[in-house]
Parts: sequence; C-alpha cells; structure tokens
Amino acid sequence: MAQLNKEALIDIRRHLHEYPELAMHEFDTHDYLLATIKAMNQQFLEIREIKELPTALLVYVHGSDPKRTIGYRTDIDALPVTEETGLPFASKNVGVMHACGHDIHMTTALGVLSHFTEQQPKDNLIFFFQPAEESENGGKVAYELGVFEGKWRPDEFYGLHDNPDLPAGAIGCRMGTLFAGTTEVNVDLIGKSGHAAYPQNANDMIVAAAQFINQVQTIVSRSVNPIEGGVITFGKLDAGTIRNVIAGQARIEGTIRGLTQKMIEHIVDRLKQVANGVATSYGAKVEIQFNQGGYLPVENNDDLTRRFIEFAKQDSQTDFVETEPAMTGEDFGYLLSKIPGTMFWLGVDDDSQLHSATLNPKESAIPKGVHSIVRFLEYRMANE
Ligand SMILES: CC(=O)N[C@@H](CCC[C@H](N)C(=O)O)C(=O)O
Repeated sequence: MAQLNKEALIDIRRHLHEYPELAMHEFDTHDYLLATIKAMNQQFLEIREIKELPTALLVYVHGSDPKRTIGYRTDIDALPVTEETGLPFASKNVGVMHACGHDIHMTTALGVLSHFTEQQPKDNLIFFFQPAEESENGGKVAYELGVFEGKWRPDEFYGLHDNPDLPAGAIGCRMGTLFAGTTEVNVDLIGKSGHAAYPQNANDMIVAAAQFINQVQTIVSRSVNPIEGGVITFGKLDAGTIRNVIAGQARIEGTIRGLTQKMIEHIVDRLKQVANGVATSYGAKVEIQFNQGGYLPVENNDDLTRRFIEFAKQDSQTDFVETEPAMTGEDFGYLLSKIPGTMFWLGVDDDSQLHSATLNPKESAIPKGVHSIVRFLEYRMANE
C-alpha cells in the first residue's frame, strides 16, 4: 500500500468511528489498526504486541541514520456516550462513542506512519497506539510493564489531542502546562433506608448527598486561588431504588482537576473535610476513594516545546495558535513525566465540545494534521 491519501484517511476514520470500544476493550480497534499497518510497506517496520496489554500496539520505524528515537503516541479508546450526531457512519456499538475524537487521533497517527513507511525517516520513530486514555491510564500501565525499555525507549515523545475550538487542521500548543492533572473521586454515603412515610426512623442519604454536593461548590469558589483555578465535577450520582423508600446509601462519582499537583492535593484535602463534615452532621458513614493513576498535569518540556513552537510559527504550511492551559486531563502527562516531550492540539472546528454526544470533528483536520506533523518530524530530524 502506498502512503495513505486523503480519501483513504477519511475511510479509516469513519470505520474507526463506527466501531468505538471502551478502555482496555479495544480488541477490534487493535485488529483493525494492525491490519492497516500490515498493509503498509514493511521494509523499515517492526511491529510489537504486548501480551499483558493486548489492545496496545507499538510500531518501530528504523531510521536511515539515526541520532535519536522519536516517540509518537495516540490513544485509541472511546467513551460510554450514546451518539446523537445522526451521521451515516455513527457508532454501531450501542452506548459507546468516539466522543473525544480518538478516531481522529488514530487516523492522524496512521497517516504520519504511512508517510514514513514510504520515505524512510533519518531518526528512528516509535508509534505507540495506547489503550485506555479516558480511564485506567493505559500509558502508565504500559510504562510500568517496561514497554519503553531498551531500544523501545523514545528519547522524546509527542502526542496530540483534537480541539473543537480551533480551526480545522490548526496546531495549538504552549510552553509549560498544557493540560490539568486529574483525580477521580468516589464518595459513598451510608445511612439507613426505611419507609418514605417514617423519615424519623431512617437516615436519608439523598438529602446528605444533596448537602455534600452543594457544600463542595464552595471549595473552588472559596478555598482556591482564583488566579490558579481548579475544577470539581460530579458526573454521576446513584442513590435509591423507588420513590417511596428512603435511600440508605448514595454514591457520587466525580473528577478533580488542577494545573499543578499541589492544587490537586489542596482540593483533595478540602473535599475530605467537607465529606467528613457532612457525614458527621447527618450521622452517616462516609467512604472516600481517590484515584489519580497516570493523570498528572501534562507538562511540556521546555527545550522540545520551544523547538516545536518555533517550527509551527515559521512553517508557512502550518496554521499555529498559541493556546491557554486546559482543564482536560490526559494520561500522556504520566509519560511526559518520564520521557521529555510535547503535547499539542489539533483543531477540528466544531460547535460541540469534547465528550458531547454530538461531537462531529471536521475531517479536513486529518490530512492537514498529518502534513504538519510530518513536516515537524522532518524538521526535527534535520536539526540537532
Ligand atoms: C482529554 C480528556 O477528555 N481526557 C479525560 C481524562 C480522564 C481522566 C480521569 N478518568 C478523570 O475522569 O479524572 C478528561 O476527562 O479530561
């Protein structure tokens, strides 16, 4: 197969979009990626599978005169969202959708890879097709399995995320922190169920949960430096079984975000205080779990990011936008804490936001993104 052209890229993206799979269950996605990569020129390639992380894929492109090994990572998982785009290629996997654009990420990575299967790069390249970005931190899992050891350790790592707020195909980046760190939080409030008619004999955890959720709103508004900012979102609340039984338990699931690890820790401490305070005042038991995993703040490496931005600014074929830090999280933050590199945005120009059931990224972003990334990698390989 020759280098993937625009039409081939769009076909690939639509196939991936139709068959999204959740974190650590990306089996068909893995098989499709593998088949697509195997159809490329194999002359410079080495494909690697990981037994303990069976949906992941690594591809090594041997350089002609390597001075370094450059890593490029794409995530491959989807979200438990029911698609509402009405597109002819909408998700066929009920309740699952590429609502964060990882179909765009994968296709762009395949486009870049296919270019270098036809035109051997000077440096070595490693493409990492990573499972489980949305949850279960596949990047950290891979790192801890020792996947990036020996010749498979990139000297520098790059990766992108699509951005509906930027023009299609534009590249966005910034020095320093690009994305927030995140911590998942689960709060279980445990009281006593009972008949709806006899509240005095029960301990209603719907009321306690409502109080807890309200009080939590004061953490960011009253306990966080507004210049620094932070986020607490509870996206899931589960309590009760029927209207006339008082709920004896409530489970509230959310995510905390901060641009520094210190801020995340500060919010975690305040959240514990609020949860314990509400539990005491309602005579309830509370269990709180936090899970940060690999979702560290995404810290772009100074030297590499300066070069990346310099390239993007001066390249007449790249439309570059300097961006603000974002409160989205990314487990690429973990990989960048181990291996220096740069994360950047690829504009996909859409009115819907990431994680929305109507997200419909502009496909024209894909060939433009491939073109800019190939040009950047060639520029990088031509320089010290
Ligand atoms: C780009 C993006 O949307 N990433 C996710 C990462 C999720 C981290 C973790 N599971 C959490 O919910 O805290 C995001 O929600 O920002």
